Amino acid sequence: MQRQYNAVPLEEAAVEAASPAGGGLIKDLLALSKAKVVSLLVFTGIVGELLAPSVTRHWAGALAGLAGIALAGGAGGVINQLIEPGLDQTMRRTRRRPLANGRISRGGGMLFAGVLLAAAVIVLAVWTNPLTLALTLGGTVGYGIVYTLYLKPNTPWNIVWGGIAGALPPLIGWTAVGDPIAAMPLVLVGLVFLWTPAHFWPLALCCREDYANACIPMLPVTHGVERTRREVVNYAVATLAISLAPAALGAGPLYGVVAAVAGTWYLLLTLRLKRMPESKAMDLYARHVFKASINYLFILFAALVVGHMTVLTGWVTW
Ligand code: HEM
Ligand SMILES: CC(C)=CCC/C(C)=C/CC/C(C)=C/COP(=O)(O)OP(=O)(O)O
Repeated sequence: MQRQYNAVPLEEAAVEAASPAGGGLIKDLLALSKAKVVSLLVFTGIVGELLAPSVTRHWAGALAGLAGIALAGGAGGVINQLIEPGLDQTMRRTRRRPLANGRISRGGGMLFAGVLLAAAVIVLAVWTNPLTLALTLGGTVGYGIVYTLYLKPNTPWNIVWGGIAGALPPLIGWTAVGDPIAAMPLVLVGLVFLWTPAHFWPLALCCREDYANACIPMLPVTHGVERTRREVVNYAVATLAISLAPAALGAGPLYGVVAAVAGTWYLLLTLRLKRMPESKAMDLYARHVFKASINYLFILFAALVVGHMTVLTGWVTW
């Protein structure tokens, strides 16, 4: 039976999925540092580490790498909200964020960003290596400054180039344990890079009115709903294609099967989104696809670890 997506008014759904309505400093600090997003970034970093040959010899580097991703990723989230409180105030999805509605002051936000970033630099400088430190700071600057300040307000392809920052954690994890850059972590960076537009544009579709009102040139605003849905399908195909590559690089056949099935599932969701008539039901379905994209990436990265273990233990061979 097909699920219905027109049960909840769009405005309600948009606000419901936005930042928490308050409820304590800890909750506000988590919202300010985009902790839920950062948790998946850290997970992709963990997988980068577990696939790296040297992980068992460098536990300190491994832990420091993860702490660095969490702290520097969180700092990126705070910097992003420090730069655009006005935009956050205008969008239904973001207007209840702590900086946007004044629950946390600008000074408090700056202090928090500074503490997170300083802690990241110290932890990475002491327990990892200069390459890992540079990649991680590149992530913070790429997202917090380059994406937020330059790409987001100026080009509908903001998310494509901004996505490089969010794609770095698997490589950061790999280098944090002391391994030199290799094909596997680069393919994982490519995987998250290609997944990112297929992840974000469905959400941009259902928030397109807000983006238009705020004069942010997101793809659905500048190129319309049709073109955006086509691009989501294109990027879902590209993600499916690149997601198969790790199977040949050490993640094994079990991973390959999971990647093929999960990629086909996500592609089918995007194809259904593409075929739907423009309506509130389409907007709600787009939000469903956005949420599914997060499960899709989680499944891929979890399968990478399981598949890799089956290869290492000789449980599954080609
Ligand atoms: C420049 C690249 C990216 C953009 C523009 C983007 C955009 C977004 C947006 C707008 C949201 C909704 C946030 C909210 O309502 O508070 C979101 C949520 C999320 N994103 Fe992304 N994203 C990007 C990259 C990533 C990456 C690389 C990951 C993880 C590897 C990720 C994981 C998540 C998760 C887990 C959520 C759900 C958060 C929640 O449940 O509140 N995103 N993303
Ligand atoms: C150190 C390191 C690896 C940093 C990673 C960078 C990072 C936190 C990437 C996540 C990107 C993200 C949450 C984008 C939200 O877009 P948006 O800011 O346009 O969304 P909004 O409208 O919800 O604010």
